[in-house]
Amino acid sequence: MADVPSGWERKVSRSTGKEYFLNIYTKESQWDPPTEPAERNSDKVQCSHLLVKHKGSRRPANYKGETISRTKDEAVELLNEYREMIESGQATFADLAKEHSDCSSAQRGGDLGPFGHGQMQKPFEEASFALKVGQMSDIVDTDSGVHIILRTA
Ligand SMILES: O=C(O)CN(Cc1ccccc1)C(=O)c1nc(-c2ccccc2)[nH]c1C(=O)O
Repeated sequence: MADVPSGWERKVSRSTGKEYFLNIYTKESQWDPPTEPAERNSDKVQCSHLLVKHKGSRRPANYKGETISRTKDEAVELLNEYREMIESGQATFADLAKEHSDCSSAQRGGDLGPFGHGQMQKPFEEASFALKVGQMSDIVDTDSGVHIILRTA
């Protein structure tokens, strides 16, 4: 039988003679052998995004060096228009990201490449990992601005 993970002890019940497991830190016991803690989740996703910055963005300037003065409401309005154009098939995500995204990834059609947990701002990460491949997010709000995200892998 494999050793138990650190923090656990294997015990034998005096009344039943059955083996059980005692957690040294919590003093909780259980019949089932404890499983090793999950390795740091190495899952990755690949996404493209279309970032529309606004005057409340942490850095209200785009990769072309243009200062952003639109309001957040105007940014959300633009993103809703882009979403509709993509969902109706009038434009592709990559084309609109290339033309309208305020992120430097615009030059790659919004592609960010693969990323894992802990690499992106939390709201962006959570929305990205909740998407199935091929799905587009609702509007996601981060310190950088407002985004729509497409999971590509
Ligand atoms: O948030 C800031 O203080 C400045 N940033 C961060 C940044 C700046 C340059 C390159 C990558 C990220 C941005 O505003 C930003 N965030 C992003 C971003 C945010 C979420 C996911 C992917 C990219 N892109 C940009 C950009 O200018 O190009």
